[in-house]
Amino acid sequence: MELSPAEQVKNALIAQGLETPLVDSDMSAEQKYTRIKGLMTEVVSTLGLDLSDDSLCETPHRIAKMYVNEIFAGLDYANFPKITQIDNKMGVDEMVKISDISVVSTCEHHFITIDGLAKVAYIPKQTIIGLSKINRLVRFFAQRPQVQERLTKQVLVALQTLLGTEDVAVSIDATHYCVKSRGVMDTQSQTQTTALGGAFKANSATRIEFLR
Ligand SMILES: Nc1nc2c(ncn2[C@@H]2O[C@H](COP(=O)(O)OP(=O)(O)OP(=O)(O)O)[C@@H](O)[C@H]2O)c(=O)[nH]1
Ligand SMILES: [Zn+2]
Repeated sequence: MELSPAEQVKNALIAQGLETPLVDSDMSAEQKYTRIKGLMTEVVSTLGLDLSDDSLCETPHRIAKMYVNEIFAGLDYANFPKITQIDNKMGVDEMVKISDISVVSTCEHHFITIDGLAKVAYIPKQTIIGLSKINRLVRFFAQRPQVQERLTKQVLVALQTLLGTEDVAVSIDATHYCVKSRGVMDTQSQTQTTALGGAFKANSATRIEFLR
């Protein structure tokens, strides 16, 4: 039986040591929500906040819903986007580049926001991918606890796997709120990470055209 796109991507990430460290769980999304809601009730009340206050009483529910269905939804391959591709009948053989893709992720060390922009390019082979699917793929992997380097490489390998070509490049520029709002409290610094494959790695003119 042919593997689904999500299964193909997952296997490729595992094979390259790039999958997010996960332990097997047989809990449903509903069970995870219920458990996290209970645990967040403990966290909020341990901080000394009054859970009978009308503004705070729903906070454990909101956080559990946000973790399971929103900011960490990308931990569940059931939420992998539907990927539409069409035959490259028009013989596109030059770079397709998408810039300024919003990246809102969560730092896995502190569970605090990473906010940035991604640039993705590929040189088509047999197929062309629907443009919005690139944004959706970035979002899927951003909706996990992340380090920016892994996020960048996961998007690269996912696209290489789906497009059947090594010729993919991904670059992310982001602000880490764990650096900005706490810890070293640097409000200005940005982090750029780049992952290059195929012609983008081997050919300096292609790399420069992408990074420009
Ligand atoms: N390489 C990398 N590091 C990250 C990323 N996000 C956060 N970090 C860093 O992860 C490190 C964790 O360091 P620790 O010393 O364990 O944590 P900490 O005591 O909270 O460190 P400070 O942030 O320096 O206060 C920090 O230097 C963070 O800036 C990321 O995406 N990539
Ligand atoms: Zn952090």
